[in-house]
Amino acid sequence: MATKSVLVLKVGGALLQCEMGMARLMTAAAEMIAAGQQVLLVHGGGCLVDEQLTANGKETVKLDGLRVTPADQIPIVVGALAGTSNKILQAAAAKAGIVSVGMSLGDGNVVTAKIKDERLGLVGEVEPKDATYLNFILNQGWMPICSSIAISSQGEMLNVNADQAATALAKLVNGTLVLLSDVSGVLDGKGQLISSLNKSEIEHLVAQGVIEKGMKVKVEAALEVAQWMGKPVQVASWRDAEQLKTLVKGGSVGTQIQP
Ligand SMILES: Nc1ncnc2c1ncn2[C@@H]1O[C@H](COP(=O)(O)OP(=O)(O)O)[C@@H](O)[C@H]1O
Ligand SMILES: CC(=O)N[C@@H](CCC(=O)OP(=O)(O)O)C(=O)O
Repeated sequence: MATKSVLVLKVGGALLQCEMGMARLMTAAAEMIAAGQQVLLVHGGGCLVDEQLTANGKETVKLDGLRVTPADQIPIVVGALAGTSNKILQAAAAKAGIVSVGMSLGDGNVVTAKIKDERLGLVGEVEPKDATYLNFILNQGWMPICSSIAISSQGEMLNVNADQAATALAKLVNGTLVLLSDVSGVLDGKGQLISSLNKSEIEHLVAQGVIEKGMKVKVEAALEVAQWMGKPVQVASWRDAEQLKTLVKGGSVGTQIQP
């Protein structure tokens, strides 16, 4: 059994298009697991969804950073996230010697899911439910790799933003959440990394339009978990080898979102 809390690492879709980035991340995860740290990987894949929608002649519409998901797009979205993206990451994990279990939010009773907002179509909102399945996997020294496809009690397949998926799972396992994106953290209006942000500073930067789109969703998800846990949540980059090394040592990287 690990002594430290579960590390919940969320990675954005751009990672899946970067062999080197995936190899570095999985090497870091393998080192942590070997040292007894339990790691749960949650992933997005927005750019793969975009590609697949375009290839199938479908339009991409986003509202406040969330993809409007009509029923006719669900097979493509589910295929790209729970299928291709999940298996690309499992393949990279295998190469680094990690035993992984590919899963989705719909597995093992981990969350409850419902439609978030009718205007978004089949987009889900999830709440933590039962940690038994995840803890079973983690206690074997295996790494769950979870996509953000959920299933409602009505039997609908729902598309959940992956930062919000990671939020629910971090709460479920009472873990330490790190949101890894393709940028080094939250950047100010001049493109400089902001080392720490609290609620009112976030609100100010959102109102100014400095934090927008996917980063707005991410920072709000981070703030929710920070407040829930009473400890900071980190927004950092999977691209940055130094940040990953610091993370392996248990240090702080990127932007600290304060409770
Ligand atoms: N203030 C900001 N700082 C950093 N990135 C920002 C900011 N505002 C908007 N963004 C955008 O948010 C993106 C990260 O969100 P998103 O694309 O959803 O990432 P991911 O796929 O990793 O979850 C950045 O690549 C950038 O284009
Ligand atoms: C509802 C919603 O927006 N779902 C996201 C799920 C994937 C995701 O969040 O991917 P990233 O982490 O790469 O952004 C989408 O369809 O793009």
